[in-house]
Amino acid sequence: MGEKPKELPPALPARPPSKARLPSARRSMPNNFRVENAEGSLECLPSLNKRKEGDLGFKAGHFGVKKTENDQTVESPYGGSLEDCRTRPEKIAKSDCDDNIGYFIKKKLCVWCRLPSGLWELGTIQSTSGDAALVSLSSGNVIKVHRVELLPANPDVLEGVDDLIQLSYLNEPAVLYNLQCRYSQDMIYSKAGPVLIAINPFKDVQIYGKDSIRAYRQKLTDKPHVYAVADAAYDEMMTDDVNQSIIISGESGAGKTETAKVAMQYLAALGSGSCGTEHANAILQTNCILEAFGNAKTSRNQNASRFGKLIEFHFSTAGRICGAFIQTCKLVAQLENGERSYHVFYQLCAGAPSTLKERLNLKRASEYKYLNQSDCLEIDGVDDARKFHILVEALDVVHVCKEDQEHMFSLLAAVLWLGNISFRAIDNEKHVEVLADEAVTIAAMLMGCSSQELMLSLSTPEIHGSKDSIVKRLTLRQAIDARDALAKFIYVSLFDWLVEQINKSLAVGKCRTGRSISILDIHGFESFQKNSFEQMCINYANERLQQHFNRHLFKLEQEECELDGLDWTKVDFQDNQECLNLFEKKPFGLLSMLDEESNFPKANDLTLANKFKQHLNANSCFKEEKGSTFSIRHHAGEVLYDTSGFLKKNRDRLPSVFFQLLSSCRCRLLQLFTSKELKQFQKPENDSYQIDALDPSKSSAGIDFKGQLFKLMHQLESSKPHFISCIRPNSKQLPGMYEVNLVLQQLRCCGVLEVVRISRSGYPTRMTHQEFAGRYGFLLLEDDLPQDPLSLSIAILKRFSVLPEMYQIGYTKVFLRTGQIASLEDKRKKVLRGIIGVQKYFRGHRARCHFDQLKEGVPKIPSNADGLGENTGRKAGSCETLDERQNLKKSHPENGKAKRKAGRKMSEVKVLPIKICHQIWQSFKGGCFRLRQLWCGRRRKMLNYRSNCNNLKQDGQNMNQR
Ligand SMILES: Nc1ncnc2c1ncn2[C@@H]1O[C@H](COP(=O)(O)OP(=O)(O)OP(=O)(O)O)[C@@H](O)[C@H]1O
Repeated sequence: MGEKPKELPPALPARPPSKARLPSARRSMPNNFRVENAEGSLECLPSLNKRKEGDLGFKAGHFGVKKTENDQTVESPYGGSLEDCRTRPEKIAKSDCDDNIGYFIKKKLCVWCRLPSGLWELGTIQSTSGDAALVSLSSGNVIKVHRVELLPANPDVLEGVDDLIQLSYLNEPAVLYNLQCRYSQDMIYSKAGPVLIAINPFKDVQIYGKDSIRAYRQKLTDKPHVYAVADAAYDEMMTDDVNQSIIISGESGAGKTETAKVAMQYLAALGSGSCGTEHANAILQTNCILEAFGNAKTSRNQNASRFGKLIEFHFSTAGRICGAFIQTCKLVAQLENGERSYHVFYQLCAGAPSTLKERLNLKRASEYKYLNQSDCLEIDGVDDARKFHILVEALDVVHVCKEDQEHMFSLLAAVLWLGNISFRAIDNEKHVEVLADEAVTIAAMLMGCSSQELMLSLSTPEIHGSKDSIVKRLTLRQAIDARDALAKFIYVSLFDWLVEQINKSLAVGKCRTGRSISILDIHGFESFQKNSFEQMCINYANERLQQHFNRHLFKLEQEECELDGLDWTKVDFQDNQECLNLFEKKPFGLLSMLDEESNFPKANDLTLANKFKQHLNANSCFKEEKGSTFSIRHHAGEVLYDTSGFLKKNRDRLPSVFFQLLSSCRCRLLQLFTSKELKQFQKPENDSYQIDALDPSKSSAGIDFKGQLFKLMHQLESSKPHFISCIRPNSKQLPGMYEVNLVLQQLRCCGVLEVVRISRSGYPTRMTHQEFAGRYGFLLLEDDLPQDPLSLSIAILKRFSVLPEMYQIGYTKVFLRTGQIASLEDKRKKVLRGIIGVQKYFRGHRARCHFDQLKEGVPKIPSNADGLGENTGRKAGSCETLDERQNLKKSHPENGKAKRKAGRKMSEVKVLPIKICHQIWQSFKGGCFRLRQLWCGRRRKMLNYRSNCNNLKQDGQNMNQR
């Protein structure tokens, strides 16, 4: 029962229930502001949805091909916005579009031609005959192709544009070429409307660092960059008070982790200052700790993340970092699968000081079975020993004390020694016992137990029946599995504990404002020759992330337009819901069935595969394969999985005998891990930790993974997302290499073309009529302004001559095209500046007058502040208030002078009420200060007048207290 919410996907943000929500404001619209005007004028908008088929020469982006519904907006050079019109080359004026191919031939314009190899090459059309065209390619060859193989190329002036939105012809080769062109010049970042595309350079590019950060912060550049994304998130958080998230997606090796680090670097620089600097530094240091423990080398990436993470940066009201929180998504096993294991093992073996090595009985990495199974012990260009020192420094920064560090390293060494424990057959049934060698002795010593206890636990686990415990020997396979399960439990618990320590050290504390920016970096999509349970989990997480991307950039965007009654044509996109159903459906989804089989004693990996095949064939994303294999058609490509090991990995249960062993160990951390694990699974009414008492559904790796993933997604749902799509340009991890097909496949996966299409025809800025009228309404000077927000919004748009094709009025919101809000903001700023200027002069004038009055009214300033309170109240009857004196001065100026003179006597001051004395004293002191400034000619400092006065006021109060 309690599990139920866990099974639900993240909730959709609240949406209005129906379309029929015409606000009353619309009815009460004044005569002079016609909605029809705004909407009607959209008729003349070169809007994609309104354009009749054939209006444009390029149909579906090809010459002379019937446009499909999906492609209605596809390859049009006319995005519908004026900006597009501005960048639209002269050659594609509407009159020329009637016979495009003829036009392209006549003007000798370039086209993209798809070669039989599937690659695209530039060329010019020489002639046509029927559906065939003769094309002269840039390579010098002339080939005959079908018209459908031709796509219009963009003019040179659009080569390498920053934002794909600016392309006149939006088609795959145009996008690919544009990105390639930029990539070859080390411009690794480009924009696809609201999405930043980051192509992994696989080398150092000189676009980071303090100067660059300053340039983006001061808005001196608007080139696409991660800094620009982080800057926008920061600004939006500060101005709108809405939490933000930066969501980084891409395949394994595409550069997500590096991109996340760049974004973190920017936020850290922005949020530094006062105590923020310490926090910022500590947050940055967490990268090397988490990478050491959570990353490993795979064939795709030398530094592949084996876990997902969401880092929340918390900010104070002043915009300083006041803490952070890291959430992780399950670490995938990398101990016994033959790949290079987690970096930290190699770093420890290479970099531990000799005394530590001695204490841990450490040997070289090559001597440990968990490390020497793969061919790779070292990574080119990576100095593990140096990394170890950096790791220790980072642990110090996040306040992991030396004692805990020693415990951590002991447990890491224990894991390595556990892997070296071997077994000997003792009977014909291949039952085994543990070989009593140095591995078991040292492992036991590091864990803080006796080797006898460890040996016993490793070969004779108890199986708890309903009444009696049966003791039996394990077979070799079972013993190895038990040993690996123990090692994995220790490592995973250590990782979780470390994240906990980091979170404690970065804790936000009391200054929590609720303002945060989260950065999501999860393990990227993986497809190897052999894919197992880990890959399935990772790829499932990527499907979920893709769904989030789709929801925000396609579904919600379009849904909002529809609900608000906008004139809108849907852009189709590749929805991955079917694939998610394949994983999440109950009872016949991959995860549910996997769980069911895991709880069935007689099930094995083959029966699992058969079960999948029996129930999932109807899902179009599932493909049946031979034996224990099956394929899934992921959004990022088809992956072949082998169910071998699925059940064992999913069960993820530590045999009960190990709980007994671990809780009796002297190592404090091991006791802690065990008690936590027991607490998690214990039923409240049951004090024992017998395996029967464990809720099996809670202890499955698949369900845990799903739960953690949903938690992350829920968190993301409550923030404004900023997307970064990372692209892996080649499979060799080399700089300067751009594999067109690989890039194209990734661009397709992340729906870049569709995002650009939506952005071109869309209205990225949306504000409710209330917000819009509230923000810009004061710019209108007219007396008879409409009162309702909708009419006021229209009045504003009209007053500032926003072209009708640049906005749409919805039932509840104003929708504006790119660039429109900036010009309105500009006007708002100018007017505000003017208002502030007037206020400044007025306030200055008033302060001067006040000061003059006070100056004239103060008879004498005591040289000794103590004198102020002296004898207060004496001669109270003769006391004159300040006002009285001022009035007197006004009516009899000469009298005032006389008073002033007289006032120089100390006795007169004393009779003033103490409050007024202070007021005068403060003002006079402030005034003197100001006069001195004037005399010195330092006019600029005058602007600090108010703050100085405050300081003086404080001085006055202090004096009073004294
Ligand atoms: N901006 C960059 N500048 C220089 N090198 C980069 C950049 N981005 C990525 N790289 C290189 O690419 C490698 C892989 O990047 P990264 O580890 O960030 O990929 P990933 O997408 O996080 O992969 P995974 O999903 O497997 O963790 C890095 O180790 C680094 O060498």
